[in-house]
Amino acid sequence: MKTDTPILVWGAGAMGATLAAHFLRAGRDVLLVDNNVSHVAALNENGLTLTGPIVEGRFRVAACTPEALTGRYPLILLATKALHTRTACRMLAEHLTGDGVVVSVQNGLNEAVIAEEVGAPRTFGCFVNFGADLMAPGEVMFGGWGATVVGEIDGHLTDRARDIHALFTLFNPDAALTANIHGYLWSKLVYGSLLFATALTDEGIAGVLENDRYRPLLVALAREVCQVAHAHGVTLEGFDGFEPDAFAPDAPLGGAYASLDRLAAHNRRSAKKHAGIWRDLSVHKRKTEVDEIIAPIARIGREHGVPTPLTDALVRAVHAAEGGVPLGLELLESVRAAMSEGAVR
Ligand SMILES: NC(=O)C1=CN([C@@H]2O[C@H](COP(=O)(O)OP(=O)(O)OC[C@H]3O[C@@H](n4cnc5c(N)ncnc54)[C@H](OP(=O)(O)O)[C@@H]3O)[C@@H](O)[C@H]2O)C=CC1
Ligand SMILES: CC(C)(CO)C(=O)C(=O)O
Repeated sequence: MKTDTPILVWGAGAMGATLAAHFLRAGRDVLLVDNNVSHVAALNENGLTLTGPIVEGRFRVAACTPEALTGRYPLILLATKALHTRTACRMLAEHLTGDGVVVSVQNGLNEAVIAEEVGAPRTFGCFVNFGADLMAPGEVMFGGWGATVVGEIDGHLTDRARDIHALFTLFNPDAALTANIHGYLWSKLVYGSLLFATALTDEGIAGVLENDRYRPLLVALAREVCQVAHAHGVTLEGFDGFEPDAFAPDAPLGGAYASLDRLAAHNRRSAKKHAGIWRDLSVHKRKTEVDEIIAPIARIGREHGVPTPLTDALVRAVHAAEGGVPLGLELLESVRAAMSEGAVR
């Protein structure tokens, strides 16, 4: 892949726009595609404004809606929410070259859906843990760094993987290339289950991770998701304070709490204080990605005979919040109630 290969960013929200700004700054040719008409208009009229502690600036960008897009592109970064992955893939397929590739810059197991839509050879994996929020049309707050890892979904270290890795180092010089992208994506599911739990309250990510009353629940939830991952044959990977071994069923509780401390410290360093899920529930009052990110953990658990009572309770609580039940510790308490006596020692 040449360095003048144009990059199509499909979904120009928090993640897509943050990456686009860095690629533009590095001199790359980027086109943003988004179905939010007012956001597209603002991007074209005023440029992309990045705020926050890391980059303050305005970037001249070209943006369009999917309907206005013409042409075919060899590299598409897909950065919609997971609940829009399939729809977006059906829209972008006609714009992807035959030997092109879609890189999922998302949370969840989107690669399976993308592969169904555009074929496994045109699907590439990516794990992102930096924090950003779309604040207003044309304006994104880039709140904090986080691990960035890319890799082929079959684990091969191809020339294409090296090229995409080189591209991502333009955003984060510490971006890594892995032969185990599924390990990272599943580790984000474990951490993601904790993020969904924090989003049931208004306390912020770090506040909940540090809350002694809820730590036993968070550890039990993380252990549950880790068990599903192991049963599914996934080797989990550590990142940004998340240590998979600390959440093994018989690992000492102290190690799990130390990992929660590191995750909380990581989030305290970021200007993004709440998970994207919290913004969906509290700010946008819209459906979250729970059915695409958390519910599949329980389904895969059932396939392997691993019970997931806490994951199930988490899905129910998020559905309740989506249905209008106010956020608060009472909602998190409903998940805690699903813990069995002595679940975490
Ligand atoms: N924000 C963060 O800090 C992090 C997010 N993630 C993950 O990254 C992914 C993207 O999240 P984020 O950037 O926050 O989401 P945003 O909502 O900020 O951005 C997604 C954008 O995609 C647009 N969109 C939706 N459907 C389509 C479509 N079919 N075609 C084109 N554009 C579409 C949305 O428009 P509209 O709103 O009108 O639907 C929105 O502007 C998610 O999976 C998230 O979990 C991962 C790590 C951190
Ligand atoms: C909190 C964050 C940025 C991960 O650190 C995230 O993944 C989200 O908001 O969904």
